[in-house]
Amino acid sequence: MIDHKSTQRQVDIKIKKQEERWWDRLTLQEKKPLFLGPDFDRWLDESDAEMELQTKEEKINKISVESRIRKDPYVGLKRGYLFVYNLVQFLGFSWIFVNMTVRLFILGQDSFYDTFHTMADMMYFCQMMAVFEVINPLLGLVKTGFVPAMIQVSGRNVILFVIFGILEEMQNKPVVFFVFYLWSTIEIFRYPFYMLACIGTDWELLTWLRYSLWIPLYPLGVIAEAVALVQSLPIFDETRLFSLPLPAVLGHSLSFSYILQLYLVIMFLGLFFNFRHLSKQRRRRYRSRKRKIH
Ligand SMILES: CCCCCCCCCCCCC[C@@H](O)CC(=O)SCCNC(=O)CCNC(=O)[C@H](O)C(C)(C)COP(=O)(O)OP(=O)(O)OC[C@H]1O[C@@H](n2cnc3c(N)ncnc32)[C@H](O)[C@@H]1OP(=O)(O)O
Repeated sequence: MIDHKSTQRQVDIKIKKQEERWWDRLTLQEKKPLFLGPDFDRWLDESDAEMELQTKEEKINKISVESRIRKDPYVGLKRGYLFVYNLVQFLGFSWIFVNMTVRLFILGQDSFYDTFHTMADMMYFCQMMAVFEVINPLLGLVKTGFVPAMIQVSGRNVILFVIFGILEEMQNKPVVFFVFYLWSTIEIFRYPFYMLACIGTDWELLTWLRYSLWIPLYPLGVIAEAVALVQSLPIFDETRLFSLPLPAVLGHSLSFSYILQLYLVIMFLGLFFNFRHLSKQRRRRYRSRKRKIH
């Protein structure tokens, strides 16, 4: 016995173990006397100890990450830049989404046919800005992989600038509506999620939407883009726009539509690659959250 204290209700006895190991019971005999009981406020078993160890490890990791972050003198500037970038993109895509939704309610199906003329300028702006999504990981500003970002940005820009932007015949087709609507639906959740990440916070519902909405939206988006591409093929065949000159023995020229058909295959490979990337991000996010909750 190393210490004891008597109160009106009980006698508290502190004893020190000779050897540091887990005890199966308090007394030598199996049945413990009724008057004897452990202090459950101080009770620890193997799983509690493991948790304590884990919490300590997490604290140490946090401190080391924080000290590394503190060493970077530009961290505030970087966060500020990312916050503004995400805010601008959020406002741009929200403008597109809200406008398209309102027009759909007012004009019904008629709104499908002039989506391009009403939304293109803002979409051009947002998608040109999206080039920073490729630059940011290159500069080490965000943890996004360069390849997934490149696939995403260039995939969309081919559709926007080449198929819709250059071919006037495509601009009043309903497919533009579906492509723009699917793109903007994900972005009105993704950018606010990043904005919150910049200020070190997150909302559970927003995080869930960011890491779940892509599951139906990504394949639908690629299907809509593929439809646009297929619809553009006869236009390229007819106009011979961007066709590649060939030697006389091989014919006059190779229609750009053949290149687009090859691109169609690449598009589905891109879908597969990014789908896998986003699944990994989702698993990583929810695995690390579960660990935090335990
Ligand atoms: C001419 C040659 C062309 C060759 C290419 C051809 C390929 C063609 C393929 C075309 C397929 C594209 C189809 C597509 O256009 C269809 C659609 O978009 S449909 C609509 C649905 N779409 C989506 O859901 C995709 C949305 N996009 C994305 O999610 C991203 O762009 C993507 C790069 C795909 C993945 O994102 P990311 O890797 O960034 O995941 P995380 O969100 O988990 O971010 C990782 C961590 O980095 C932090 N981060 C990232 N960006 C920011 C930022 N801007 N500000 C602040 N922080 C940022 C983020 O918080 C994460 O940090 P932590 O891990 O600490 O949480």
